[in-house]
Amino acid sequence: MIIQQLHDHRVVLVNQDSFYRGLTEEQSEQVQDYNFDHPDAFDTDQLLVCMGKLKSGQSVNIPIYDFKNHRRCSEKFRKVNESDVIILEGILVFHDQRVRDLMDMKIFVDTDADIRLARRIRRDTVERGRDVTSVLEQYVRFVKPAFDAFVLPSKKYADVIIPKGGDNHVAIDLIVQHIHTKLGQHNLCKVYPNVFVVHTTFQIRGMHTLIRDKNITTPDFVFYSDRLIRLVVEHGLGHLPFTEKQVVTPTGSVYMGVDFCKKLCGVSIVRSGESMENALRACCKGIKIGKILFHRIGDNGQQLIYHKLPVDIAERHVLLLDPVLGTGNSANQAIELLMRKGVPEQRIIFLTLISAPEGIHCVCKRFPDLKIVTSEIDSGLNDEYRVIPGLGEYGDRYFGTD
Ligand SMILES: Nc1nc2c(ncn2[C@@H]2O[C@H](COP(=O)(O)OP(=O)(O)OP(=O)(O)O)[C@@H](O)[C@H]2O)c(=O)[nH]1
Ligand SMILES: O=P(O)(O)OC[C@H]1O[C@H](OP(=O)(O)OP(=O)(O)O)[C@H](O)[C@@H]1O
Repeated sequence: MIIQQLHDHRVVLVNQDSFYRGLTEEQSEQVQDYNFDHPDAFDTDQLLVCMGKLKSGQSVNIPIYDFKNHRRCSEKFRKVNESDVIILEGILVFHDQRVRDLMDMKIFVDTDADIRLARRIRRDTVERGRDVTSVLEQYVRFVKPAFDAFVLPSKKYADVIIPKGGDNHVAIDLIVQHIHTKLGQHNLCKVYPNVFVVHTTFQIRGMHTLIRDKNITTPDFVFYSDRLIRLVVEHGLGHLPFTEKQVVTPTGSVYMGVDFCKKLCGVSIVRSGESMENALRACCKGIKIGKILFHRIGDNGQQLIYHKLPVDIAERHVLLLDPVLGTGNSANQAIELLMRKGVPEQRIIFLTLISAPEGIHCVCKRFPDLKIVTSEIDSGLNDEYRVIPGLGEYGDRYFGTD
């Protein structure tokens, strides 16, 4: 059902059963004594190699196991291609920590013991050529004890426990929704958990289309940049800490709410960063805003020309404003200055309209605890260190000096 609902993505299914070790001649003769429900029955090392390759974007050959004669088909494999989503299913997939560590989401399907047994009898008699007596004997001797010893204890590792299995439409919708969200996130957000891209809509794409168009008029450029900046600012404010607060509504009832973070300020990197000040003031009445001005010397070095910051900035959360993150040099210098003034890295939120991946790498590697909020991540930088596709000289376009 999860695969069906993810129809617009590449999804592959890998069964732990494929990694059953084939039985030797001797073991085959005494098959009734073989414990197929013990973790040792699986070649977990081989499973790890295959899953590791798939995760790194390579296709793999998965063994084919024949349940009727308990052997692997030696010459045949199932080719599994690289994919967006890899589902690994099996009764003991949470047993080995190395396998668990590969997983982004662990789901335990909780099913009633009666139903489990009924399904097993039907499956083993219809699909695997066994008789009911041998199925029941195996169940009592191996299956149930192994369930109690290995499967049930592994439930504690699950992120999600689904009662009712496939009939639980709400749980399946939630899981699919979660996978969609993860797939929608830009890869850089997965690498750097402190990078946040404003959730995109066609409305946002439309505004970006306008401000990136080289033929747009200055008033329109300013108008749509302002609207986008407002969204970035609101998103950035959402990352500030809050305290709980209760108010009494006109109906006399209590509303359990939250109170905004009090000690904050803005800092704009002159000149483009100043274009973001109005949006910040519109959201945070009377907020103090400091300024930093660098002089660009070539594209490598920068010289600090001017700064004026709130005197008590070390006690505040800082919203650092600059609409373009290119190489990251300007941002890094500004962040260094703020830290020299006593602002802890984790209290800085860098707000920007567009970012180049190079700039994100440069800032996030150096300041892993700082947060970056951007409305779009572009493709990269050109030979002149300008963001591509980008939007040209932002400051000149916004302030009409182009
Ligand atoms: N975090 C946050 N604060 C908001 C928002 N909207 C309004 N504010 C207010 O903006 C204020 C931040 O501005 P400041 O000027 O730093 O607050 P202040 O308490 O007046 O302190 P001073 O800087 O000393 O004047 C917070 O106290 C909030 O009450 C919002 O969406 N998020
Ligand atoms: O990440 P970086 O490679 O440092 O590039 C980004 C910087 O470049 C732009 O400013 P610019 O120097 O064009 O000045 P301006 O703000 O006066 O237009 C932008 O506003 C950033 O400050």
